[in-house]
Amino acid sequence: MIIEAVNLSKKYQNKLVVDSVSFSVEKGQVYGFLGPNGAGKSTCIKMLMGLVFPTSGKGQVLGKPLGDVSARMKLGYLPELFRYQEWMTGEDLLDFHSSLFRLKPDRQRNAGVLRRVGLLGQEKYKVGSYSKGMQQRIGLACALLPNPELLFLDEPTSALDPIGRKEVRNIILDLQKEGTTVFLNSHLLSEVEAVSDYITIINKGSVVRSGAIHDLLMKQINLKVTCSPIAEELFSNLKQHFDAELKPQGPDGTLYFRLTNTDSVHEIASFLISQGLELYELTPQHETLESLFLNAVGEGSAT
Ligand SMILES: Nc1ncnc2c1ncn2[C@@H]1O[C@H](COP(=O)(O)OP(=O)(O)OP(=O)(O)O)[C@@H](O)[C@H]1O
Repeated sequence: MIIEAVNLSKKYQNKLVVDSVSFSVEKGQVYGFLGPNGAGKSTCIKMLMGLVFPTSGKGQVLGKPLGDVSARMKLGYLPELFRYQEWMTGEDLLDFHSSLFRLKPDRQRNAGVLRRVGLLGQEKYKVGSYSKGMQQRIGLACALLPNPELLFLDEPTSALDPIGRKEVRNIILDLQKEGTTVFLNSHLLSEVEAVSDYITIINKGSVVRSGAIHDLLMKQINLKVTCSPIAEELFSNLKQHFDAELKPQGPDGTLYFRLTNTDSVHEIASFLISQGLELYELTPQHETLESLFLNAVGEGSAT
């Protein structure tokens, strides 16, 4: 087990901002950690990194208790609010971060991480002259210096354009192939969906969904049906008969069933036809991470 969080809680000035959060991450996973603004994600990451102490609960990272220095030497961390020393060149910054990992400056190592993040050749320039996207890339390069077993990425693509985002996605997938475990906190759900194997969603400090992303998305099916107009009485019969969440039929004849499996799809089709309706379309759609997320946290619940 690479990360184990057991009932982690954190209070700031008597305000409970993380409430008994538990989850575990296995080696080689890309683990998505999601939640609306203020949900407590960064606080959880900081507790796992040993940067803040939990008020209660415990955890392990790389087999060591939270905050253990030997485990921290094998962690890479790209913080959400990165601000690097503007007067240093890219190379100076890498050397400085190497020294924080108790590593000697090494041009070859630097070249390796610079190449990986697409900054090779830019290391002689001052960080202050870098664009925001380049600063985020050099931050990622710093996080990669110790060849980490576990990489924490807190909003790694917030400053990047779509091409940069795709590049970071590929970096994450390459690292995974090399056996690195990646803990990814991002608001970009399509990005998380594209790279993560497992996710945990937290809301208001508590876990609201957790599991293999594939299983979570397969649990819920939205069935899109387009048919001739349905009378009110038949609509309520449908709801009762199939015990499904059902949105009112739209003016274009569409209605959506939320089902927990596809077993009842053909029954719905037969039922509608038996009621004399004309059926134009019947399409089961698996949930997207965005709809799963919005259902889990309730739209508009961000603080
Ligand atoms: N040092 C602190 N002192 C007091 N309150 C804090 C501190 N750090 C975080 N908080 C509060 O804890 C709550 C959770 O914050 P946190 O930064 O962990 O959320 P988050 O999920 O990472 O949010 P975002 O997505 O906006 O970055 C917020 O209400 C925040 O104001």
